[in-house]
Amino acid sequence: KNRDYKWEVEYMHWCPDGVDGVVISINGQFPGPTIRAIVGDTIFVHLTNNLHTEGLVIHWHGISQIGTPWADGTALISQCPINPGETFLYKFKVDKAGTYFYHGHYGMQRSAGLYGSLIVEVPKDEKEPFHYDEELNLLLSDWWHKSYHDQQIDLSSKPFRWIGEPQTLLMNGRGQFNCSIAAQFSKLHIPQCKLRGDEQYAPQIFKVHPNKTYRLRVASTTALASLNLAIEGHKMMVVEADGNYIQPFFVENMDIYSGESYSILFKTDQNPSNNYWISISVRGREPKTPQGLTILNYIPNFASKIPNSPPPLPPLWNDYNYSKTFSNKIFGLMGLSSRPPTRQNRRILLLNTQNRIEGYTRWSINNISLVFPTTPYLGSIKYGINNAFDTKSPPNTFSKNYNIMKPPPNPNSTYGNRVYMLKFNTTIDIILQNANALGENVSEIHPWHLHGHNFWVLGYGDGKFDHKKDVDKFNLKNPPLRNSVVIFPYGWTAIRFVANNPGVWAFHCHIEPHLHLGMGVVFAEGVHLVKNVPNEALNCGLTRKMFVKDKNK
Ligand SMILES: O=C1O[C@H]([C@@H](O)CO)C(O)=C1O
Repeated sequence: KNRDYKWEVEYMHWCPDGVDGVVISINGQFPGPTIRAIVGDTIFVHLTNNLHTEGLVIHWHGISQIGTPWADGTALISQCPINPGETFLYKFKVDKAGTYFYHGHYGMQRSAGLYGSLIVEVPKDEKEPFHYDEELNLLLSDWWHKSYHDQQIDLSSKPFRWIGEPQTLLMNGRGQFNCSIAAQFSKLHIPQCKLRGDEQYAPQIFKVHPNKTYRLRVASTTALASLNLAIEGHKMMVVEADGNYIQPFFVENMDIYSGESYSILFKTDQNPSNNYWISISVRGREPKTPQGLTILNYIPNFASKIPNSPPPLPPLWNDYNYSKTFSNKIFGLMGLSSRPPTRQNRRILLLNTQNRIEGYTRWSINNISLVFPTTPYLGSIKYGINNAFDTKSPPNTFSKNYNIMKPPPNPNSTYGNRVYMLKFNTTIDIILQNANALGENVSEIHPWHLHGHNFWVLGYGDGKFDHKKDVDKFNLKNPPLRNSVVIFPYGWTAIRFVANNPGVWAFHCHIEPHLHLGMGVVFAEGVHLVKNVPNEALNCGLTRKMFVKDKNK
């Protein structure tokens, strides 16, 4: 089935947390409209840019874009930014059931609220490996009172100004800054929210019937925050990660990093005369942002009935062992999940460091801080335009002697836009190596996201990756397939994927300011096999000139 959408993107006054602000809206909505489709459908989004003075793209996070790499929505990788006033047609097939989302992928427009949910259902006659009665959807994000333009300027300034922690955590675009819906339980002097329910910042109440099984789809499109999600008094069974079935397991609460999505099942088996909290709390960074809250409302109780107990207490923000325990519980579903090839053809080690370039603060991978060229790679590689970017190979690894426990001894780095050219259909291992940032004793969480592929998570480890010992510990039996994975402070994460999707694909930290500061790399594979790239996707930089010349011939 074809699903056709007409989307107009524009700035809009909105009040996501009780403080007046401005969001990037789609068809007057924030978050943008939810796309619901069935496996095999083709999605057509006619996207009109009404931002007047800036470009725009939308990335369909988790969709592989097989045969349509030009529709991946990554500015200057897969396409030119869509100019103000112009309409671009995204056309792609959704080939895998799951919980996904979409978001801006140009500058920091995601931080401005350019996002929404994308849900792909199994065909009616197909069964999923679990049962549920009804479904709920929860899109998580974080919100700043400073405009995203100001944030970009802060990050790109000399001296660097960090954007700091978000003011508010949002659930389906709603949060509360100046009041709390749980004030009576709080020791802070924050007033109880007086809400009618129709305010833009009133929490979206999750209405449930007693004694049923619910599937909660949850995705995080935060610009920065790692989160811990809990449903007071309800055990959660985790069954899906990034659109892939996993071996079900039970938890009291779960971590979710930016770029990840999950499905969890829970039973409404608690005392039906009460309502319960649904909470999200910051993990991995010293929280300066209040917990995000809404109500699980057992019908027929009033939605305004405050739960009997305080909101769930999250694990300590820096209890990384707690987070690792959760990540290490995720396995592919035996029998249903694919297994990785047993051998890799190429192993790439990527060291992330915080650096300085001429006084600017940046992030680098193997000492190169990513900046995008002015011609999208997809066009310059397909048409062999060699002066569009630095065609030297980026480094396959980093110095053996690098001490990941200390700030970089020589913090100077360089800008670069090189591409890892992957041989088509080969198996690639990536070892993501975390390290100390510029400050002493600082190493942060970085959730990495790969475009165009799912990868198997072969393992996590502490300290520096050791070829001799750590390779033997890789899980090749039942590793989970994912499109996003976290690296823990001072640790490494190993993934494996097959470079079998012709196109050019970003692989980057999903913390938006970190990508903005250079924390990413670009992969290209089988680009000569890419067909039917619409001219509009490449109507900028050196490819624009090429099309103009063609027309004159
Ligand atoms: O990129 C970052 O910069 C700051 C800090 O390292 C420097 O102020 C921070 O917490 C980040 O995640």
